[in-house]
Amino acid sequence: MLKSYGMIRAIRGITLRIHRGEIFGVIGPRGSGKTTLIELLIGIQKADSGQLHLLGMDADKYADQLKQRIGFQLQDTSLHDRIKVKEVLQLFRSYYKKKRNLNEIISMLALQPYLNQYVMDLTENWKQRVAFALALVNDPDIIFLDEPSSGLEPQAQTELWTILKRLRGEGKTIVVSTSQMEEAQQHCDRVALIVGGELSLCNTPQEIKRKLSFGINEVDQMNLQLTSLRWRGETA
Ligand SMILES: Nc1ncnc2c1ncn2[C@@H]1O[C@H](COP(=O)(O)OP(=O)(O)OP(=O)(O)O)[C@@H](O)[C@H]1O
Repeated sequence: MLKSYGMIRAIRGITLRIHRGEIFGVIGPRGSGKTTLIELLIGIQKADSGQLHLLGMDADKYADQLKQRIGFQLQDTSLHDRIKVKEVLQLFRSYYKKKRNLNEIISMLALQPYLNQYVMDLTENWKQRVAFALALVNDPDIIFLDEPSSGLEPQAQTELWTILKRLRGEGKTIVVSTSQMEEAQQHCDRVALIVGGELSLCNTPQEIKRKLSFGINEVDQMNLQLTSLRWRGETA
């Protein structure tokens, strides 16, 4: 897929295959194109060219059917402030034909104490938790999450990954972006490394770690190493 915003070439030709039932990480430095890629996969952005198949279906042709079968949490939760948690969950759930049991979602995400609170009274952590719950109301086959752990406290991050692994255990496919290499290495089955809108590497975290032998999270180092790998023709 290719995607530009005016003169900015955000996605410069990425080809990917994501396997059913895996936690697939999209990792890269700030501004590398992670959000754009996730938004293209969800259908919020339209690619300038390229093809997308989700769940074996052409994403253009079967957009309506696919909307029912995917869930997503974007970086900006943009939930309406003056609605209670319980109400927003019920509202979003009403949009879908297939529905996951709400009590089960509430229990999985420990939302019970917050159900009667207004969104505006929640901390950022809990707003994100509600946004995550909304991504699950239709019991989706694929769940897309754009930097869900960003800004979360360590305990909340651990809980998030525990829940994602539980969902993987149910056979769900999870596509999750992060700018933290360490996080991707610890939790993802496979990782796509995006730099400057290009796919630099796509492999297991172990293999990526082997190829990039630097202290993780050192983005400048990562760019340097990727450049040298590219010279040696070793990138994806
Ligand atoms: N709506 C937009 N209009 C113009 N340029 C955009 C728009 N959205 C993103 N960009 C640009 O496209 C490039 C990729 O941005 P994108 O948000 O996809 O990257 P990212 O890896 O998700 O970054 P971050 O980690 O900061 O969220 C950047 O140069 C960004 O400035």
